[in-house]
Amino acid sequence: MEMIADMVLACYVAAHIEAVVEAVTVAHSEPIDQYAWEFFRRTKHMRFADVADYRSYVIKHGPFVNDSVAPDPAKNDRKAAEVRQVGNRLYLEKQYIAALVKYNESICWADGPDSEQLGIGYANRSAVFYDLGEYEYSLVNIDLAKKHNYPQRLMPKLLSREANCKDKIAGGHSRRAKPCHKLDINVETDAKRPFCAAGIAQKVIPGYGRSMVAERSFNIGDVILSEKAMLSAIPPELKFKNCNYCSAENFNSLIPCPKCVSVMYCDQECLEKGFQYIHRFECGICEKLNHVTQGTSRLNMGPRAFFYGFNLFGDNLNAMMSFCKRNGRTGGDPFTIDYSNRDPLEEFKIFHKIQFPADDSEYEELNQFYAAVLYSIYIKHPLVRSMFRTKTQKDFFLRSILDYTRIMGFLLLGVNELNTSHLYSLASVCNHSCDPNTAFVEHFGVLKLIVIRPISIDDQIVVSYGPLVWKHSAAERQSSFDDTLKFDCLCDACDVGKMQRMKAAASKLPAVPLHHIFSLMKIFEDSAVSDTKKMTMLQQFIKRYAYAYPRKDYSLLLDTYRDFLLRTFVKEVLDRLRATAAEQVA
Ligand SMILES: C[S@@+](CC[C@H](N)C(=O)[O-])C[C@H]1O[C@@H](n2cnc3c(N)ncnc32)[C@H](O)[C@@H]1O
Repeated sequence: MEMIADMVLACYVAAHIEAVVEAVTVAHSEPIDQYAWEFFRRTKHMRFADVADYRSYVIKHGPFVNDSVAPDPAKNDRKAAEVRQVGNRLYLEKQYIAALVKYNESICWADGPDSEQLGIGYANRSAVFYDLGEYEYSLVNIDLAKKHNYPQRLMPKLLSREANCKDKIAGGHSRRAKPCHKLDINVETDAKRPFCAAGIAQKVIPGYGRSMVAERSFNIGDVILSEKAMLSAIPPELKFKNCNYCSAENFNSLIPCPKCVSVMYCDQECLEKGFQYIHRFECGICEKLNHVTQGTSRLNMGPRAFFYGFNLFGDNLNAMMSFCKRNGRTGGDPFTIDYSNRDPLEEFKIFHKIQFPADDSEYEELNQFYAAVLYSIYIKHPLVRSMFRTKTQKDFFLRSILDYTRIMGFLLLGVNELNTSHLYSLASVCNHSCDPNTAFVEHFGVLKLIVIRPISIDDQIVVSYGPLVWKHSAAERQSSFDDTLKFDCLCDACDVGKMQRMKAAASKLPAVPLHHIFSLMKIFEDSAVSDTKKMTMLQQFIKRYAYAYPRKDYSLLLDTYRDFLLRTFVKEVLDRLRATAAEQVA
Protein backbone atom coordinates (compact mmCIF):
# COMPACT_ATOMS: atom_id res chain seq x y z
CA MET A 1 0.00 0.00 0.00
CA GLU A 2 2.79 2.35 0.91
CA MET A 3 4.49 1.69 -2.41
CA ILE A 4 1.32 2.51 -4.33
CA ALA A 5 0.94 5.70 -2.33
CA ASP A 6 4.53 6.59 -3.17
CA MET A 7 3.99 5.93 -6.87
CA VAL A 8 0.73 7.86 -6.99
CA LEU A 9 2.30 10.73 -5.18
CA ALA A 10 5.38 10.65 -7.37
CA CYS A 11 3.18 10.79 -10.50
CA TYR A 12 1.14 13.53 -8.94
CA VAL A 13 4.22 15.52 -8.08
CA ALA A 14 5.71 14.98 -11.54
CA ALA A 15 2.48 16.11 -13.17
CA HIS A 16 2.33 19.30 -11.20
CA ILE A 17 5.91 20.34 -11.06
CA GLU A 18 7.01 22.28 -14.10
CA ALA A 19 9.57 24.64 -12.75
CA VAL A 20 11.18 23.22 -9.69
CA VAL A 21 14.31 25.11 -8.79
CA GLU A 22 16.82 22.29 -8.86
CA ALA A 23 19.50 24.08 -6.96
CA VAL A 24 21.89 21.35 -5.96
CA THR A 25 24.68 23.35 -7.51
CA VAL A 26 25.33 26.35 -5.39
CA ALA A 27 27.53 29.37 -4.97
CA HIS A 28 30.85 28.21 -6.37
CA SER A 29 29.63 26.32 -9.40
CA GLU A 30 30.96 28.37 -12.31
CA PRO A 31 33.29 26.64 -14.75
CA ILE A 32 36.95 27.53 -14.70
CA ASP A 33 37.43 29.30 -17.99
CA GLN A 34 40.18 28.81 -20.51
CA TYR A 35 42.13 31.78 -19.16
CA ALA A 36 42.18 30.47 -15.61
CA TRP A 37 43.47 27.07 -16.78
CA GLU A 38 46.18 28.72 -18.81
CA PHE A 39 47.06 31.09 -15.97
CA PHE A 40 47.41 28.31 -13.39
CA ARG A 41 49.41 26.20 -15.83
CA ARG A 42 51.91 29.00 -16.27
CA THR A 43 52.07 30.22 -12.69
CA LYS A 44 52.69 27.05 -10.71
CA HIS A 45 55.57 28.90 -9.04
CA MET A 46 53.08 31.48 -7.72
CA ARG A 47 50.70 29.17 -5.85
CA PHE A 48 49.11 31.01 -2.93
CA ALA A 49 50.96 34.22 -3.77
CA ASP A 50 49.41 37.54 -2.80
CA VAL A 51 46.68 38.93 -5.05
CA ALA A 52 48.93 41.90 -5.84
CA ASP A 53 51.39 39.43 -7.41
CA TYR A 54 48.56 37.92 -9.45
CA ARG A 55 47.69 41.45 -10.60
CA SER A 56 51.30 42.20 -11.60
CA TYR A 57 51.44 38.95 -13.56
CA VAL A 58 48.14 39.62 -15.35
CA ILE A 59 49.09 43.18 -16.25
CA LYS A 60 52.42 41.99 -17.68
CA HIS A 61 51.53 38.64 -19.24
CA GLY A 62 47.76 38.63 -19.60
CA PRO A 63 45.17 37.43 -20.19
CA PHE A 64 44.71 40.70 -22.04
CA VAL A 65 41.00 41.22 -22.38
CA ASN A 66 40.98 44.11 -24.84
CA ASP A 67 39.02 45.20 -27.92
CA SER A 68 40.62 42.57 -30.11
CA VAL A 69 39.24 39.84 -27.82
CA ALA A 70 35.98 41.38 -26.65
CA PRO A 71 35.03 44.63 -28.41
CA ASP A 72 32.39 46.89 -26.86
CA PRO A 73 30.72 48.10 -30.06
CA ALA A 74 29.20 51.53 -30.64
CA LYS A 75 25.50 51.90 -31.38
CA ASN A 76 24.67 51.35 -35.03
CA ASP A 77 21.34 51.81 -36.83
CA ARG A 78 22.26 49.47 -39.67
CA LYS A 79 22.96 46.68 -37.20
CA ALA A 80 19.69 47.50 -35.41
CA ALA A 81 17.78 46.99 -38.66
CA GLU A 82 19.59 43.72 -39.41
CA VAL A 83 18.90 42.24 -35.98
CA ARG A 84 15.27 43.35 -36.15
CA GLN A 85 14.86 41.41 -39.39
CA VAL A 86 15.92 38.28 -37.52
CA GLY A 87 13.33 39.15 -34.88
CA ASN A 88 10.69 39.54 -37.60
CA ARG A 89 11.39 36.07 -38.94
CA LEU A 90 11.06 34.60 -35.44
CA TYR A 91 7.84 36.53 -34.94
CA LEU A 92 6.38 35.08 -38.13
CA GLU A 93 7.32 31.63 -36.87
CA LYS A 94 5.47 32.49 -33.65
CA GLN A 95 8.66 32.11 -31.63
CA TYR A 96 7.55 35.03 -29.54
CA ILE A 97 10.09 35.07 -26.73
CA ALA A 98 13.00 34.59 -29.13
CA ALA A 99 11.55 37.43 -31.26
CA LEU A 100 11.34 39.71 -28.21
CA VAL A 101 14.98 39.02 -27.38
CA LYS A 102 16.03 39.95 -30.92
CA TYR A 103 13.90 43.10 -30.85
CA ASN A 104 15.58 43.98 -27.56
CA GLU A 105 18.98 43.52 -29.12
CA SER A 106 17.90 45.68 -32.04
CA ILE A 107 16.67 48.35 -29.58
CA CYS A 108 20.10 48.31 -27.93
CA TRP A 109 21.84 48.85 -31.28
CA ALA A 110 19.55 51.75 -32.24
CA ASP A 111 21.66 54.87 -32.44
CA GLY A 112 20.24 57.17 -29.79
CA PRO A 113 16.79 58.21 -28.51
CA ASP A 114 15.83 59.86 -31.80
CA SER A 115 16.65 56.89 -33.95
CA GLU A 116 13.71 55.63 -35.98
CA GLN A 117 15.11 52.15 -35.30
CA LEU A 118 14.26 52.54 -31.65
CA GLY A 119 10.65 53.44 -32.38
CA ILE A 120 10.27 50.53 -34.81
CA GLY A 121 11.83 48.12 -32.30
CA TYR A 122 9.32 49.12 -29.63
CA ALA A 123 6.44 48.92 -32.10
CA ASN A 124 7.47 45.42 -33.13
CA ARG A 125 7.58 44.42 -29.50
CA SER A 126 4.06 45.77 -29.10
CA ALA A 127 2.95 43.38 -31.86
CA VAL A 128 4.42 40.41 -30.01
CA PHE A 129 2.73 41.44 -26.76
CA TYR A 130 -0.54 41.88 -28.60
CA ASP A 131 -0.33 38.33 -29.97
CA LEU A 132 0.56 37.03 -26.52
CA GLY A 133 -2.55 38.67 -25.07
CA GLU A 134 -0.45 40.99 -22.90
CA TYR A 135 -2.42 44.10 -23.87
CA GLU A 136 -1.05 46.35 -21.13
CA TYR A 137 2.49 45.58 -22.25
CA SER A 138 1.51 46.15 -25.86
CA LEU A 139 0.23 49.61 -24.88
CA VAL A 140 3.41 50.39 -22.92
CA ASN A 141 5.45 49.58 -26.03
CA ILE A 142 3.17 51.55 -28.34
CA ASP A 143 3.70 54.51 -26.04
CA LEU A 144 7.48 54.00 -26.16
CA ALA A 145 7.37 53.76 -29.96
CA LYS A 146 5.47 57.05 -30.22
CA LYS A 147 7.99 58.75 -27.95
CA HIS A 148 10.94 57.48 -29.94
CA ASN A 149 10.45 58.67 -33.45
CA TYR A 150 8.21 55.94 -34.79
CA PRO A 151 7.83 56.79 -38.51
CA GLN A 152 4.65 58.66 -39.40
CA ARG A 153 4.20 56.52 -42.52
CA LEU A 154 3.65 53.47 -40.31
CA MET A 155 1.62 55.24 -37.64
CA PRO A 156 -1.90 54.09 -38.72
CA LYS A 157 -0.93 50.47 -38.04
CA LEU A 158 0.30 51.34 -34.56
CA LEU A 159 -2.79 53.39 -33.76
CA SER A 160 -5.03 50.58 -34.89
CA ARG A 161 -3.16 48.16 -32.57
CA GLU A 162 -3.54 50.67 -29.76
CA ALA A 163 -7.30 50.84 -30.29
CA ASN A 164 -7.52 47.06 -30.42
CA CYS A 165 -5.61 46.72 -27.13
CA LYS A 166 -7.95 49.16 -25.45
CA ASP A 167 -10.98 47.28 -26.81
CA LYS A 168 -9.57 43.98 -25.54
CA ILE A 169 -8.95 45.41 -22.07
CA ALA A 170 -12.39 47.04 -21.97
CA GLY A 171 -13.88 43.71 -23.06
CA GLY A 172 -12.35 41.97 -20.00
CA HIS A 173 -9.62 40.16 -21.92
CA SER A 174 -6.77 41.53 -19.86
CA ARG A 175 -4.62 38.78 -18.36
CA ARG A 176 -4.57 40.67 -15.10
CA ALA A 177 -8.33 40.35 -14.87
CA LYS A 178 -7.94 37.38 -12.50
CA PRO A 179 -5.85 38.54 -9.55
CA CYS A 180 -3.94 35.65 -8.02
CA HIS A 181 -3.16 34.48 -4.51
CA LYS A 182 -0.54 36.63 -2.78
CA LEU A 183 2.15 35.48 -0.44
CA ASP A 184 2.10 38.57 1.74
CA ILE A 185 3.50 38.40 5.27
CA ASN A 186 0.59 37.00 7.29
CA VAL A 187 2.00 37.29 10.82
CA GLU A 188 2.82 40.28 13.00
CA THR A 189 5.85 42.13 11.62
CA ASP A 190 8.73 43.68 13.50
CA ALA A 191 8.47 47.48 13.92
CA LYS A 192 12.07 47.86 12.75
CA ARG A 193 11.76 45.29 9.97
CA PRO A 194 8.42 45.74 8.19
CA PHE A 195 9.28 42.97 5.72
CA CYS A 196 10.05 40.40 8.44
CA ALA A 197 7.98 38.63 11.08
CA ALA A 198 8.38 39.79 14.68
CA GLY A 199 10.20 37.24 16.81
CA ILE A 200 13.17 36.43 14.60
CA ALA A 201 16.76 37.19 15.60
CA GLN A 202 20.33 36.47 14.63
CA LYS A 203 22.36 34.28 16.98
CA VAL A 204 25.78 32.75 16.60
CA ILE A 205 25.64 28.95 16.89
CA PRO A 206 28.91 27.03 17.14
CA GLY A 207 29.69 25.29 13.88
CA TYR A 208 27.10 27.28 11.95
CA GLY A 209 28.22 30.85 12.65
CA ARG A 210 25.47 33.44 12.27
CA SER A 211 22.07 31.77 12.37
CA MET A 212 18.44 32.85 12.11
CA VAL A 213 16.57 31.79 15.24
CA ALA A 214 12.89 31.91 16.23
CA GLU A 215 11.96 33.75 19.41
CA ARG A 216 8.34 32.66 19.04
CA SER A 217 6.60 29.72 17.43
CA PHE A 218 5.44 29.75 13.80
CA ASN A 219 2.89 27.61 11.97
CA ILE A 220 2.79 25.96 8.57
CA GLY A 221 1.86 28.58 5.98
CA ASP A 222 3.24 31.57 7.89
CA VAL A 223 5.02 33.92 5.51
CA ILE A 224 7.82 35.21 7.71
CA LEU A 225 10.10 37.15 5.36
CA SER A 226 9.59 39.09 2.14
CA GLU A 227 12.92 40.67 1.30
CA LYS A 228 14.22 42.62 -1.68
CA ALA A 229 17.80 41.99 -2.73
CA MET A 230 20.37 44.59 -1.75
CA LEU A 231 22.32 43.87 -4.93
CA SER A 232 21.74 41.68 -8.00
CA ALA A 233 23.59 40.55 -11.10
CA ILE A 234 22.57 38.68 -14.24
CA PRO A 235 24.73 36.37 -16.35
CA PRO A 236 25.81 37.70 -19.79
CA GLU A 237 23.37 35.52 -21.72
CA LEU A 238 20.45 37.40 -20.14
CA LYS A 239 21.65 40.85 -21.21
CA PHE A 240 18.80 41.28 -23.73
CA LYS A 241 16.24 39.57 -21.48
CA ASN A 242 16.64 40.93 -17.97
CA CYS A 243 17.20 44.20 -16.18
CA ASN A 244 20.87 44.82 -15.50
CA TYR A 245 20.06 46.51 -12.18
CA CYS A 246 17.27 44.59 -10.43
CA SER A 247 17.49 41.45 -12.64
CA ALA A 248 13.72 41.39 -13.35
CA GLU A 249 12.57 39.96 -16.65
CA ASN A 250 9.59 42.31 -16.89
CA PHE A 251 8.15 40.21 -19.73
CA ASN A 252 11.28 41.16 -21.72
CA SER A 253 9.90 44.69 -22.05
CA LEU A 254 13.14 46.56 -21.38
CA ILE A 255 14.73 49.89 -22.26
CA PRO A 256 18.36 50.23 -23.38
CA CYS A 257 21.34 52.00 -21.87
CA PRO A 258 21.46 55.19 -23.96
CA LYS A 259 25.20 54.77 -24.49
CA CYS A 260 26.15 51.11 -24.90
CA VAL A 261 24.81 48.00 -26.60
CA SER A 262 25.23 45.62 -23.66
CA VAL A 263 22.77 46.62 -20.97
CA MET A 264 19.00 47.00 -20.58
CA TYR A 265 16.72 48.02 -17.72
CA CYS A 266 13.11 47.34 -16.86
CA ASP A 267 12.25 51.02 -16.50
CA GLN A 268 13.61 54.54 -16.12
CA GLU A 269 13.98 54.17 -12.34
CA CYS A 270 16.17 51.08 -12.69
CA LEU A 271 18.11 52.79 -15.49
CA GLU A 272 18.90 55.77 -13.27
CA LYS A 273 19.74 53.70 -10.18
CA GLY A 274 21.65 51.16 -12.21
CA PHE A 275 23.70 53.87 -13.87
CA GLN A 276 24.43 55.68 -10.61
CA TYR A 277 25.32 52.58 -8.56
CA ILE A 278 27.02 50.37 -11.11
CA HIS A 279 26.86 51.10 -14.80
CA ARG A 280 28.76 54.40 -14.87
CA PHE A 281 31.79 52.30 -13.89
CA GLU A 282 31.09 49.61 -16.48
CA CYS A 283 29.59 51.39 -19.51
CA GLY A 284 31.97 50.74 -22.41
CA ILE A 285 33.68 47.71 -20.84
CA CYS A 286 30.69 45.40 -20.33
CA GLU A 287 31.62 42.97 -23.11
CA LYS A 288 35.11 42.61 -21.65
CA LEU A 289 33.67 41.90 -18.23
CA ASN A 290 31.17 39.45 -19.75
CA HIS A 291 34.00 37.75 -21.58
CA VAL A 292 35.75 37.03 -18.29
CA THR A 293 32.77 36.14 -16.15
CA GLN A 294 31.30 33.95 -18.93
CA GLY A 295 28.08 32.22 -17.92
CA THR A 296 28.10 33.37 -14.32
CA SER A 297 26.71 36.29 -12.41
CA ARG A 298 28.38 35.68 -9.04
CA LEU A 299 31.74 36.99 -10.22
CA ASN A 300 30.16 40.34 -11.07
CA MET A 301 28.87 40.68 -7.54
CA GLY A 302 32.24 41.45 -5.90
CA PRO A 303 33.08 44.56 -7.98
CA ARG A 304 29.41 45.56 -7.91
CA ALA A 305 29.43 45.53 -4.12
CA PHE A 306 32.48 47.77 -4.18
CA PHE A 307 30.93 50.37 -6.50
CA TYR A 308 27.61 50.20 -4.67
CA GLY A 309 29.42 50.99 -1.42
CA PHE A 310 31.48 53.73 -3.08
CA ASN A 311 28.23 55.46 -4.06
CA LEU A 312 26.83 55.14 -0.58
CA PHE A 313 29.94 56.84 0.78
CA GLY A 314 29.07 59.74 -1.53
CA ASP A 315 31.87 58.88 -3.99
CA ASN A 316 34.29 59.70 -1.20
CA LEU A 317 37.05 57.15 -1.56
CA ASN A 318 38.96 58.32 1.51
CA ALA A 319 35.86 58.00 3.72
CA MET A 320 35.21 54.51 2.36
CA MET A 321 38.82 53.44 2.79
CA SER A 322 38.96 54.79 6.30
CA PHE A 323 35.75 52.95 7.34
CA CYS A 324 36.66 49.69 5.61
CA LYS A 325 40.15 49.52 7.01
CA ARG A 326 38.92 50.12 10.58
CA ASN A 327 35.99 47.71 10.36
CA GLY A 328 37.10 44.83 8.18
CA ARG A 329 35.23 41.64 9.09
CA THR A 330 34.67 42.54 12.71
CA GLY A 331 31.21 40.91 12.78
CA GLY A 332 27.88 42.07 11.33
CA ASP A 333 24.26 41.60 12.40
CA PRO A 334 21.67 42.99 9.94
CA PHE A 335 18.98 42.45 12.59
CA THR A 336 20.36 45.53 14.39
CA ILE A 337 19.34 47.79 11.47
CA ASP A 338 16.19 49.91 11.61
CA TYR A 339 14.76 49.19 8.16
CA SER A 340 11.65 51.29 8.83
CA ASN A 341 13.96 54.20 8.15
CA ARG A 342 16.19 52.45 5.67
CA ASP A 343 19.76 53.61 5.44
CA PRO A 344 21.53 51.68 2.65
CA LEU A 345 24.92 52.88 3.91
CA GLU A 346 24.33 51.28 7.29
CA GLU A 347 23.27 48.07 5.54
CA PHE A 348 26.43 48.17 3.45
CA LYS A 349 28.57 48.71 6.55
CA ILE A 350 27.06 45.61 8.17
CA PHE A 351 27.76 43.67 4.97
CA HIS A 352 31.36 44.83 5.09
CA LYS A 353 31.74 43.66 8.69
CA ILE A 354 30.36 40.11 8.31
CA GLN A 355 32.85 37.49 9.43
CA PHE A 356 33.31 34.37 7.38
CA PRO A 357 35.73 31.48 7.48
CA ALA A 358 38.94 31.70 5.45
CA ASP A 359 38.75 29.54 2.35
CA ASP A 360 42.07 28.04 1.37
CA SER A 361 40.57 25.75 -1.24
CA GLU A 362 41.12 26.09 -4.96
CA TYR A 363 38.41 28.79 -4.88
CA GLU A 364 40.74 31.15 -3.12
CA GLU A 365 43.16 30.90 -6.04
CA LEU A 366 40.31 31.34 -8.51
CA ASN A 367 38.98 34.33 -6.60
CA GLN A 368 42.45 35.88 -6.70
CA PHE A 369 42.76 35.21 -10.40
CA TYR A 370 39.37 36.77 -11.20
CA ALA A 371 40.02 39.73 -8.89
CA ALA A 372 43.29 40.41 -10.74
CA VAL A 373 41.74 40.09 -14.22
CA LEU A 374 38.63 42.11 -13.38
CA TYR A 375 40.85 44.78 -11.84
CA SER A 376 42.91 44.94 -15.06
CA ILE A 377 39.72 45.60 -17.06
CA TYR A 378 38.07 48.09 -14.70
CA ILE A 379 41.21 50.15 -14.25
CA LYS A 380 41.16 50.99 -17.96
CA HIS A 381 37.72 52.57 -17.63
CA PRO A 382 38.29 56.36 -17.63
CA LEU A 383 36.07 57.02 -14.59
CA VAL A 384 37.55 54.17 -12.56
CA ARG A 385 41.09 55.14 -13.53
CA SER A 386 40.44 58.68 -12.35
CA MET A 387 39.24 57.39 -8.96
CA PHE A 388 42.33 55.38 -8.04
CA ARG A 389 45.50 57.41 -8.40
CA THR A 390 47.86 56.30 -5.65
CA LYS A 391 49.23 52.82 -5.00
CA THR A 392 47.30 52.65 -1.71
CA GLN A 393 44.05 53.48 -3.49
CA LYS A 394 44.69 50.96 -6.26
CA ASP A 395 45.53 48.25 -3.73
CA PHE A 396 42.39 49.07 -1.78
CA PHE A 397 40.32 48.59 -4.95
CA LEU A 398 42.02 45.28 -5.79
CA ARG A 399 41.69 43.86 -2.27
CA SER A 400 38.09 45.01 -1.99
CA ILE A 401 37.19 43.19 -5.23
CA LEU A 402 38.81 40.06 -3.81
CA ASP A 403 37.24 40.39 -0.38
CA TYR A 404 33.72 40.99 -1.76
CA THR A 405 34.08 38.21 -4.34
CA ARG A 406 35.03 35.81 -1.55
CA ILE A 407 32.15 36.80 0.70
CA MET A 408 29.65 36.48 -2.14
CA GLY A 409 30.63 32.82 -2.37
CA PHE A 410 29.72 32.53 1.28
CA LEU A 411 26.57 34.68 1.45
CA LEU A 412 24.70 33.92 -1.76
CA LEU A 413 22.04 31.37 -0.96
CA GLY A 414 22.10 29.33 -4.12
CA VAL A 415 22.02 29.29 -7.86
CA ASN A 416 18.58 29.55 -9.38
CA GLU A 417 17.73 28.10 -12.74
CA LEU A 418 18.55 31.37 -14.52
CA ASN A 419 21.88 31.77 -12.77
CA THR A 420 21.12 35.27 -11.49
CA SER A 421 22.79 36.32 -8.21
CA HIS A 422 21.17 38.21 -5.34
CA LEU A 423 22.48 39.42 -2.03
CA TYR A 424 19.93 39.58 0.79
CA SER A 425 20.88 41.13 4.14
CA LEU A 426 18.53 39.14 6.39
CA ALA A 427 17.94 35.99 4.38
CA SER A 428 21.68 35.42 3.97
CA VAL A 429 21.80 34.70 7.70
CA CYS A 430 19.67 31.58 7.08
CA ASN A 431 21.61 28.35 7.34
CA HIS A 432 20.99 25.22 5.35
CA SER A 433 19.21 22.05 6.39
CA CYS A 434 18.58 18.99 4.23
CA ASP A 435 15.26 18.83 6.05
CA PRO A 436 14.28 22.52 6.12
CA ASN A 437 11.43 24.03 8.10
CA THR A 438 10.88 26.81 5.57
CA ALA A 439 10.59 27.01 1.81
CA PHE A 440 12.57 29.81 0.29
CA VAL A 441 10.99 31.03 -2.90
CA GLU A 442 12.79 33.60 -4.98
CA HIS A 443 11.93 35.37 -8.19
CA PHE A 444 14.14 38.05 -9.73
CA GLY A 445 15.54 39.57 -6.58
CA VAL A 446 12.59 39.16 -4.22
CA LEU A 447 12.69 36.36 -1.69
CA LYS A 448 10.01 34.93 0.60
CA LEU A 449 10.38 32.50 3.46
CA ILE A 450 7.32 30.37 4.16
CA VAL A 451 7.04 27.93 7.03
CA ILE A 452 6.50 24.33 5.88
CA ARG A 453 6.95 22.58 9.25
CA PRO A 454 6.04 23.94 12.69
CA ILE A 455 8.79 26.08 14.24
CA SER A 456 9.16 26.33 18.04
CA ILE A 457 10.88 28.94 20.18
CA ASP A 458 14.68 28.70 19.88
CA ASP A 459 14.50 26.59 16.71
CA GLN A 460 16.83 27.59 13.92
CA ILE A 461 14.96 28.84 10.86
CA VAL A 462 16.54 26.92 8.02
CA VAL A 463 16.21 26.60 4.26
CA SER A 464 17.59 24.12 1.80
CA TYR A 465 20.45 25.37 -0.40
CA GLY A 466 19.67 22.45 -2.70
CA PRO A 467 20.19 19.05 -1.05
CA LEU A 468 16.98 17.59 0.39
CA VAL A 469 16.72 14.48 2.49
CA TRP A 470 13.52 13.37 0.76
CA LYS A 471 14.97 13.82 -2.73
CA HIS A 472 18.67 13.04 -2.55
CA SER A 473 20.55 10.09 -1.10
CA ALA A 474 23.17 10.66 1.61
CA ALA A 475 25.88 10.13 -1.03
CA GLU A 476 24.32 12.64 -3.43
CA ARG A 477 24.04 15.20 -0.68
CA GLN A 478 27.60 14.61 0.42
CA SER A 479 28.94 15.20 -3.06
CA SER A 480 26.98 18.44 -3.17
CA PHE A 481 28.69 19.56 0.03
CA ASP A 482 32.11 18.41 -1.17
CA ASP A 483 31.88 19.76 -4.71
CA THR A 484 29.89 22.95 -4.48
CA LEU A 485 28.65 24.01 -1.05
CA LYS A 486 32.04 23.46 0.57
CA PHE A 487 30.98 22.94 4.16
CA ASP A 488 30.29 19.90 6.31
CA CYS A 489 26.58 19.88 6.91
CA LEU A 490 25.59 19.81 10.57
CA CYS A 491 21.85 19.42 10.05
CA ASP A 492 19.83 16.71 11.82
CA ALA A 493 19.23 14.83 8.59
CA CYS A 494 23.00 14.47 8.08
CA ASP A 495 23.51 13.15 11.59
CA VAL A 496 23.71 9.41 10.84
CA GLY A 497 22.55 8.24 14.31
CA LYS A 498 19.68 10.70 14.43
CA MET A 499 18.67 9.81 10.89
CA GLN A 500 18.54 6.09 11.72
CA ARG A 501 16.35 6.79 14.75
CA MET A 502 14.06 9.06 12.68
CA LYS A 503 13.72 6.42 9.95
CA ALA A 504 12.95 3.69 12.49
CA ALA A 505 10.28 5.87 14.10
CA ALA A 506 8.83 6.83 10.72
CA SER A 507 8.27 3.20 9.70
CA LYS A 508 5.81 2.88 12.57
CA LEU A 509 3.85 5.95 11.54
CA PRO A 510 0.62 5.57 9.57
CA ALA A 511 0.78 6.52 5.89
CA VAL A 512 -1.18 9.40 4.40
CA PRO A 513 -4.46 7.74 3.28
CA LEU A 514 -4.43 7.13 -0.46
CA HIS A 515 -8.03 8.17 -1.06
CA HIS A 516 -7.25 11.55 0.51
CA ILE A 517 -4.38 11.98 -1.89
CA PHE A 518 -6.73 11.19 -4.79
CA SER A 519 -9.22 13.80 -3.55
CA LEU A 520 -6.43 16.35 -3.34
CA MET A 521 -5.29 15.50 -6.88
CA LYS A 522 -8.81 15.93 -8.23
CA ILE A 523 -9.14 19.38 -6.75
CA PHE A 524 -5.71 20.37 -8.00
CA GLU A 525 -6.64 19.38 -11.53
CA ASP A 526 -9.85 21.38 -11.44
CA SER A 527 -9.15 24.69 -13.19
CA ALA A 528 -12.35 26.14 -11.76
CA VAL A 529 -10.85 26.02 -8.26
CA SER A 530 -8.94 29.19 -7.41
CA ASP A 531 -5.28 29.14 -6.42
CA THR A 532 -6.20 30.61 -3.05
CA LYS A 533 -8.50 27.68 -2.40
CA LYS A 534 -5.88 25.20 -3.57
CA MET A 535 -3.29 26.82 -1.32
CA THR A 536 -5.61 26.65 1.72
CA MET A 537 -6.40 23.03 1.01
CA LEU A 538 -2.80 22.04 0.59
CA GLN A 539 -1.91 23.76 3.85
CA GLN A 540 -4.76 22.02 5.68
CA PHE A 541 -3.66 18.73 4.21
CA ILE A 542 -0.04 19.24 5.31
CA LYS A 543 -1.19 20.21 8.81
CA ARG A 544 -3.64 17.30 9.12
CA TYR A 545 -1.04 14.70 8.20
CA ALA A 546 1.83 16.26 10.11
CA TYR A 547 1.91 13.07 12.21
CA ALA A 548 3.31 11.21 9.19
CA TYR A 549 6.48 13.34 9.11
CA PRO A 550 9.16 12.31 8.07
CA ARG A 551 7.61 9.46 6.10
CA LYS A 552 8.36 9.63 2.38
CA ASP A 553 4.73 10.08 1.28
CA TYR A 554 4.43 13.07 3.60
CA SER A 555 7.75 14.53 2.48
CA LEU A 556 6.63 14.34 -1.13
CA LEU A 557 3.60 16.37 -0.13
CA LEU A 558 5.93 18.92 1.42
CA ASP A 559 7.77 19.07 -1.87
CA THR A 560 4.53 19.65 -3.75
CA TYR A 561 3.76 22.41 -1.29
CA ARG A 562 7.17 24.03 -1.85
CA ASP A 563 6.62 23.90 -5.59
CA PHE A 564 3.14 25.31 -5.36
CA LEU A 565 4.45 28.16 -3.22
CA LEU A 566 7.06 28.98 -5.85
CA ARG A 567 4.56 28.93 -8.69
CA THR A 568 2.15 31.04 -6.67
CA PHE A 569 4.89 33.56 -6.04
CA VAL A 570 5.87 33.73 -9.70
CA LYS A 571 2.23 34.39 -10.60
CA GLU A 572 2.06 37.08 -7.93
CA VAL A 573 5.10 38.83 -9.39
CA LEU A 574 3.70 38.66 -12.94
CA ASP A 575 0.37 40.00 -11.72
CA ARG A 576 2.10 42.92 -10.02
CA LEU A 577 4.06 43.68 -13.20
CA ARG A 578 0.89 43.69 -15.28
CA ALA A 579 -0.71 46.02 -12.75
CA THR A 580 2.26 48.40 -12.99
CA ALA A 581 2.09 48.32 -16.79
CA ALA A 582 -1.64 49.07 -16.61
CA GLU A 583 -0.99 52.06 -14.35
CA GLN A 584 1.62 53.35 -16.78
CA VAL A 585 -0.83 53.41 -19.68
CA ALA A 586 -3.96 54.41 -17.76
C1 LIG B 1 24.59 31.93 3.52
S1 LIG B 1 25.71 31.64 4.82
C2 LIG B 1 24.67 31.45 6.21
C3 LIG B 1 25.04 32.36 7.34
C4 LIG B 1 26.36 32.02 7.98
N1 LIG B 1 26.20 30.96 8.98
C5 LIG B 1 27.06 33.23 8.58
O1 LIG B 1 27.74 33.07 9.59
O2 LIG B 1 26.96 34.32 8.00
C6 LIG B 1 26.27 30.02 4.42
C7 LIG B 1 27.35 29.49 5.32
O3 LIG B 1 26.83 29.15 6.62
C8 LIG B 1 27.39 27.92 7.09
N2 LIG B 1 26.32 26.89 7.13
C9 LIG B 1 25.08 27.00 6.60
N3 LIG B 1 24.38 25.87 6.81
C10 LIG B 1 25.17 25.02 7.45
C11 LIG B 1 25.03 23.67 7.89
N4 LIG B 1 23.91 22.98 7.72
N5 LIG B 1 26.08 23.09 8.51
C12 LIG B 1 27.23 23.78 8.71
N6 LIG B 1 27.45 25.05 8.31
C13 LIG B 1 26.44 25.67 7.68
C14 LIG B 1 28.44 27.53 6.07
O4 LIG B 1 29.66 28.09 6.48
C15 LIG B 1 27.95 28.21 4.81
O5 LIG B 1 28.99 28.45 3.90
